[in-house]
Amino acid sequence: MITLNLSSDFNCRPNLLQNISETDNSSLTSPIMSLHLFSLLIRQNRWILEGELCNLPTVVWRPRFVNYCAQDDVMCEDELDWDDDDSVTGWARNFLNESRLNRPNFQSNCIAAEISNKKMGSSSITNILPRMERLNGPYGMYATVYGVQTKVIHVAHPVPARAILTGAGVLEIGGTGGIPEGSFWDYGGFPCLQSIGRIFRMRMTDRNHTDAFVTSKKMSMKRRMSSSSQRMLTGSTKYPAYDHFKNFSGDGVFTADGSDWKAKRASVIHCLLRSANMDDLLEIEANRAADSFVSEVANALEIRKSRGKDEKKTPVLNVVPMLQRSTIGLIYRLITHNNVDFSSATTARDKGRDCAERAESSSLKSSSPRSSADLASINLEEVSSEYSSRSKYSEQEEQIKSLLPTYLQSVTRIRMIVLAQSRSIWYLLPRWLYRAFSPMYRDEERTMAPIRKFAQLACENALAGSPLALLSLRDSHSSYAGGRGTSTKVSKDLLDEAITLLFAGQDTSAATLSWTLHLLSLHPDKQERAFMEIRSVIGEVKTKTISKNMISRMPYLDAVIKESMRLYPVAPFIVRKLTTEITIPIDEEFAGSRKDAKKTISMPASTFACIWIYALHRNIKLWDRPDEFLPERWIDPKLRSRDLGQEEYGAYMPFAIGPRNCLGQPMAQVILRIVLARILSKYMVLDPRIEALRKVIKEEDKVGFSPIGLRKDMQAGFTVLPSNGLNLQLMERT
Ligand code: HEM
Repeated sequence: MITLNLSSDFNCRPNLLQNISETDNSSLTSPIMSLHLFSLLIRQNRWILEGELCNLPTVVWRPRFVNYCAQDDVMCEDELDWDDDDSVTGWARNFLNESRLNRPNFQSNCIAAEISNKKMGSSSITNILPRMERLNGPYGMYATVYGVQTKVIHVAHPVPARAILTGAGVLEIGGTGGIPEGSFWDYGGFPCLQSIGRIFRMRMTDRNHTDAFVTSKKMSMKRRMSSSSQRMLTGSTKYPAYDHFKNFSGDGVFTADGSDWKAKRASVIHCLLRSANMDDLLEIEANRAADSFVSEVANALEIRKSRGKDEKKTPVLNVVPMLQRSTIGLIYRLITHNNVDFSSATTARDKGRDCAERAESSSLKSSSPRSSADLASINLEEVSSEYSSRSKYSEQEEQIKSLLPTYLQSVTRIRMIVLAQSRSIWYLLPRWLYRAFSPMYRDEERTMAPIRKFAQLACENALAGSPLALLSLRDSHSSYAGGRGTSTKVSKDLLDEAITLLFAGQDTSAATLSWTLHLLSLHPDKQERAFMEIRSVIGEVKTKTISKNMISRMPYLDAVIKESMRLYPVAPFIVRKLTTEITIPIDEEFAGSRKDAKKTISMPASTFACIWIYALHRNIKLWDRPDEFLPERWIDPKLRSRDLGQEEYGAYMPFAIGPRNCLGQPMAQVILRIVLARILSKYMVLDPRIEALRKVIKEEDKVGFSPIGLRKDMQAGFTVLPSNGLNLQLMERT
């Protein structure tokens, strides 16, 4: 039996693990908290009776009340006034003084600063790595006990990660020896299953699988797995680990489960990725997104000029909202074929213009993706009815454009609310209690209103032949049930899918581009190399459209994006619930030379597994110089050979792996490369803090100076953006 010291943080199993716990300032006085405490105690004792949780060091991790509304709002600019030289110099002096405290270890100090616990929200993400290293369980895993029902395993190693995400090893049990046609693997796009099956001598029992698919009454028949082979093939499920997303993305493909998910995923892949001319559209729209970014910059400069700012100085601009506007335009047009330009520049120009005139010009002048690509698949009646209702369309376009700023603020915020919810006491309680009593729920509802409205307009505006219109015709997306926020025209399923796709396509791309620009601005030499490569492929013309063929000839640009996604995977962790017990061999290093050492480790069914993609990507055992931004590691054979992570399947997974990996990955790969190449060919991006530091820095400091200390903290949401935006100088290339 164990003793809990209630006056301190929860620590348990002192025989098993180092003294580790999360500390926070929340009190334990509320009745709900006491209940929780009680449940923890029961659970705690049960663990002892049951024995070790999968031989892992076990920690009781107290859920936090997270202040998700912290000042940490990405739409805000830093408080620093970049036009005021004194304030900038003051910041630089302060930064240096703080960093100098521990000289001569200036560099390591900077690294420590990056993973420090400065902000409560981001600490949960940035602090996980050192915690895992300290615990050093088998494969660097450790277990957590949340409450009566919940046990959690934290994973930052490819072996358990791929076992959990892909159900690898299944072939040995099923003995099918190949990928069954139409199975999960078909949809997951999961390669080399066989070799992985061979690598793990893994036992997966079918025990408890039904338990894992226990569903709500409403969906039970739909969700239940349709065949036993499918059950066997799934080592894990999102249900119910993603239930706190349900208010946001409903039953869209991201949150759906079982056969409902399977049907939806197949439909989305069919309508989105395999729709006619998607390849051409992607190229066109990625270039348009880059054009939109350029016009955002021009617009910001114009505004600055009109405010009488010093024209000689290169202005500092927060590029995050600009990238968000560019990427939402891209994904919106791709899924609706509705030709709306969301950049702030056009919105400003549009103001004051007559609505009818705007309707005329947008329909006639536009290089609508639909006109360039999809006309063949649309019948003439539809085309003429579309043109006769031109003014109606433009009204809706107007509506959606004016909703855009609120929509972007809301999606940025909902990321934080959803994460905060999963780390709060509400996560452990029934959903009805959360809905009835939580102020967080009311906030969530307020935040969701513009998101639902935006998605609904997208569904209504979707032109025939577009992915959303095609989806609306499919059985998988025709349910009108539970219609909060839905119109009579738009099914609940379609609305959920539109919310999912708009978010998944926009937020992740904008965040990845932001992190990449951030890293390049801190490493001008690497930026220059990327620029030279782009220039050599596209030639001198700066605004030239960039094609897929061109980016395939840019290996360094490819390496830059891979490296940026390694350091800042925008989904820093993902969660699954194990549907079966999974057993993997214990790594030799952990087992040591003890004769009685166990040879395997079992992760029991029903356990929640938190796969830390962020920590996997920076695991010192997998990556040489893991915290450094080294795009060269992906192309230089010498550097490559030092990274075990490049060989090991599951060590690098910015898009996740397995049947529930990112279905938009092929699109994202093209979007990121084209937009980035276009931006870098037009601008040199500089972090203004470097110049400010250069002015005050002393010679002796330069020796140990590392840009790592200037890296931005991560704003904690279920996806991560640079906190407080990203202020950069964009100097036009000559
Ligand atoms: C840089 C770009 C992107 C990154 C890094 C990314 C990353 C991811 C990750 C890690 C997951 C797994 C999430 C989880 O299991 O919790 C995921 C799922 C998903 N992504 Fe992406 N994504 C990106 C772009 C896109 C795009 C452009 C789309 C589509 C328009 C998209 C649609 C989806 C969908 C629908 C899922 C859920 C799939 C399922 O559960 O079956 N993503 N993405």
